Amino acid sequence: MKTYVNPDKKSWAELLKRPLFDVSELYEKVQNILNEIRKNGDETLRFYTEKFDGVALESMVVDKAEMQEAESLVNNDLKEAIHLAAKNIETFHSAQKTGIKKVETIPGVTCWQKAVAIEKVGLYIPGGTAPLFSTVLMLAIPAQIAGCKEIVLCSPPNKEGKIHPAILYAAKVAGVTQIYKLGGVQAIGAMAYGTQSVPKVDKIFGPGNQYVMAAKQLVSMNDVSIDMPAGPSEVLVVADETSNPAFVASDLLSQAEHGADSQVVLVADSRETIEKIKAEVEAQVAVLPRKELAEKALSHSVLIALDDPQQRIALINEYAPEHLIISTKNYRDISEQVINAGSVFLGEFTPESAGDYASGTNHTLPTNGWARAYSGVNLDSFLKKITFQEITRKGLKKIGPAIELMAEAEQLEAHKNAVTLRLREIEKD
Ligand SMILES: NC(=O)c1ccc[n+]([C@@H]2O[C@H](COP(=O)([O-])OP(=O)(O)OC[C@H]3O[C@@H](n4cnc5c(N)ncnc54)[C@H](O)[C@@H]3O)[C@@H](O)[C@H]2O)c1
Ligand SMILES: N[C@H](CO)Cc1c[nH]c[nH+]1
Ligand SMILES: [Zn+2]
Repeated sequence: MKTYVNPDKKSWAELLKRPLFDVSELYEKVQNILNEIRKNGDETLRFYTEKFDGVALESMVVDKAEMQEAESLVNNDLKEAIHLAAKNIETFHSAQKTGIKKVETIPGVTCWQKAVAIEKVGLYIPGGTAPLFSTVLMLAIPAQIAGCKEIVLCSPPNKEGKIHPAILYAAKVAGVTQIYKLGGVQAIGAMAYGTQSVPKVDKIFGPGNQYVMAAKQLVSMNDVSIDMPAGPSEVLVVADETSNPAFVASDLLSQAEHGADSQVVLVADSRETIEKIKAEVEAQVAVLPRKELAEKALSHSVLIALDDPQQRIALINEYAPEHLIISTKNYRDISEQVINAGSVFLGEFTPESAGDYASGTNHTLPTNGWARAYSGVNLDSFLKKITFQEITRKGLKKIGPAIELMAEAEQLEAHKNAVTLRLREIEKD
């Protein structure tokens, strides 16, 4: 962790660079696997599942017996926690529903917009280093509220050919319709193209490692839509002399433990604040089970002290963090000036973990600065907005001449005719 005190604004972009990994061969490798899946379907899925996940699967479909077994393996306390989280996620996402509002733009011209669910969605749930069953809730619950008919889930199998029971239990709670034991490129390719066993979907959601992300980007060029460009987890915490150093350190580490490629940034009012928090980070990381991963993430993370409060806000907006925690006395004032962030956590009793699991907001968020242009997953991610319009004779009489003129100016005679023929008919009345 490097500390910088009042670094010049011109140097911020360099200091805040996200960790970069060599991906020169990644896309070619992933494209080759995708091509094979498109050509040979299930046979290729089986081959790569054996190669990368180390298991020869008889069937990649999770059946009823496996769902029942999973249910018996999840303890009651965890089930209750999953239900509490599910309820809050459902409450928050249901409130995002909007009704149909008919608008008469000019007398006789009525326009409206209707939200219609994407019929078939595919959810990828990472399973490599941690069984992220919370992500099942974050994706499947809004899909169900939206009314998606098919909610397909893929997650990598372990060496025994099983998916973690909590992932299966969360899938049941959240209304997933089909589950397949597929990880990485295999999962994304199967859902993008469809195979003998796996249905093709219209949109793929969910995080994953570099293979998953590359596969999502490649299939999104021609074959299927995707939620957003997403990458390794990140958090930016804003602290001052009133912040609790132990709380802030725990927040930084909660994202650092996700992976070596995670990035955590601390923006503080002074070097003294930074030193107190740094000491806490060092003490807390030493006893974490995922110490190694967290330490790797910390090695490319930065601690920045800025005297000027306006500069602190400018830095937040320049970095555009996936998660922003404002743990200062004036957190409300700062929050009003945030224009680039995925999800914001206010005050010292609002840890980022709350949004990861149970407060109700979605944890699938734009990383790598994409928060400048993208929202996190929400109800709208599972909907299309179809526009409708109905025009009366009186309405067409009003707007028809303008349409004719515009079509003529664009040299599109057939467009003009579609109006002219009708106006002639109206003139006969
Ligand atoms: N919910 C979130 O938003 C969230 C939370 C935490 C972590 N993440 C990210 O999710 C990712 C999880 O990664 P993970 O690896 O643990 O699980 P994963 O499920 O994303 O990837 C596992 C799969 O990777 C494939 N794979 C492994 N080695 C390969 C190789 N050499 N070539 C081709 N494919 C290979 C295998 O098919 C395997 O099934 C992390 O990168 C992390 O940053 C996201
Ligand atoms: N913080 C992650 C998104 O960046 C989501 C997550 C899942 N489980 C725990 N955390
Ligand atoms: Zn997390």
